[in-house]
Amino acid sequence: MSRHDGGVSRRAFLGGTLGGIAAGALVGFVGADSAQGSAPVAGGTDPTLQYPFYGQAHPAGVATPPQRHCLFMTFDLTTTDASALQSLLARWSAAFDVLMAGHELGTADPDRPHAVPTDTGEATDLGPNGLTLTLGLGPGVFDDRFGLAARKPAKFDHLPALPSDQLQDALTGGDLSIQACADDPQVAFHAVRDLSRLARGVAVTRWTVMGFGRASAGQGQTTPRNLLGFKDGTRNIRSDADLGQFVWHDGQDQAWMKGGTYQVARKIHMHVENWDTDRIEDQERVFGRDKRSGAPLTGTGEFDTPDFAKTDASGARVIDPQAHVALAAHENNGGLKILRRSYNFTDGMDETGQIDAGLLFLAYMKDPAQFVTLQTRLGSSDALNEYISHVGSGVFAVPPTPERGHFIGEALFQ
Ligand SMILES: C=CC1=C(C)c2cc3[nH]c(cc4nc(cc5[nH]c(cc1n2)c(C)c5CCC(=O)O)C(CCC(=O)O)=C4C)c(C)c3C=C
Ligand SMILES: [Fe+2]
Repeated sequence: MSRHDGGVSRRAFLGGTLGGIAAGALVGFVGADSAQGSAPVAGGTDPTLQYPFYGQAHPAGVATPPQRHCLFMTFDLTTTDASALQSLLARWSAAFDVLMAGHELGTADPDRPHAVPTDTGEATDLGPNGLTLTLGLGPGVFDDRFGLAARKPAKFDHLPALPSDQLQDALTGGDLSIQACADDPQVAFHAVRDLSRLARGVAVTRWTVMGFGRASAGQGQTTPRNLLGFKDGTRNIRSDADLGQFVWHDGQDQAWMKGGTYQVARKIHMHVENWDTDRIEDQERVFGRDKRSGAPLTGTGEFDTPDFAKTDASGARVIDPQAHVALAAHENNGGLKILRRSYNFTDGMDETGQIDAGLLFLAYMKDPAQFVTLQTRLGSSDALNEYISHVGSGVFAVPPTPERGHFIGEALFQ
């Protein structure tokens, strides 16, 4: 018996049929013209802000101005069946399109009283809120389980052990990652929750971080602050030229990655109680920047270019050579840049009663070696190391966005 009249259910398209069919069948639901909101920039308060999924030059959630919240989740595949992986990627692709448009996945309120809702319902009526969904494939996808070893990009592998690493196994690795960012945390949560439901029997959650308060800036955005109180993202990549040079994969070596990128995720714990007892002069030395204005210690304005050679009356460098920005700056790393897209996080209190909080460091680059080079340097000598511990880690290949009717990573299986 029907409890409603009219209305079209999207459930049938997401119910677990072969994913390729599911992806194609969704055409027409969201509409090919699910246009990108123009005026508002993510990180604002417009619930109708919507980004398109299909047919974009690059995956959403990378150069997209960072939204206010981010739920990052990694998964381990429990199947060794390549067609089951293919089907999951197809189901997720179709679902990405529906969720980013702000729709339910199927229905939260089925017509038939004995039917189980296909959407969990907590984002109904909230709007898309600038939701972007970004899928990553871990190096394990290219091991001997799925017959994809020949498709593994030469530059792509598990990250090596890096200086100062304190990684926990339970917070490290993963075959797949989903980065769900939105200006409403409930929209991001809902997306990951319902995507996890679609993965049942194929993949299980490995580690997850709920990020709040963006700690990076994109085009058109003011610079936010991290949980140590400093402006974070001042010298982030913003221009299309830098994105082309440092972030987007050119398809050489593996054509299926053209237009995609690599994602590095680090869960970085901050020892905030120690930091909070440090005097301001030292806090500013650690970063090489003024806490209130964000200006480099050699300048007066936030966007002034740091002068790493400048010395004071005693001959000492004004910006400590071991300051975070001195070690990370492109001027001191052969021109190397990465796109940072980090978020603050808290897990409440730890077992000793201290605040458990830090930075969900997310970064994008065309070669994971860019991160390895920077973190090798930072992990060895960064003055910030006294106040942080890298406890979680993952590296993922982010394939380009498919055209409508296709799914993420489809080229891998051809
Ligand atoms: C390996 C790369 C990086 C890690 C890991 C990292 C951790 C980390 N960073 C901050 C806070 C700030 N970082 C800032 C600048 C900055 N950081 C990196 C790289 C990593 N940071 C780069 C490449 C840069 C740009 C350097 C430059 O060109 O000057 C800043 C300054 C403001 C800014 O430009 O964004 C802050 C503040 C924390 C707290 C942290 C780990 C918890
Ligand atoms: Fe940094």
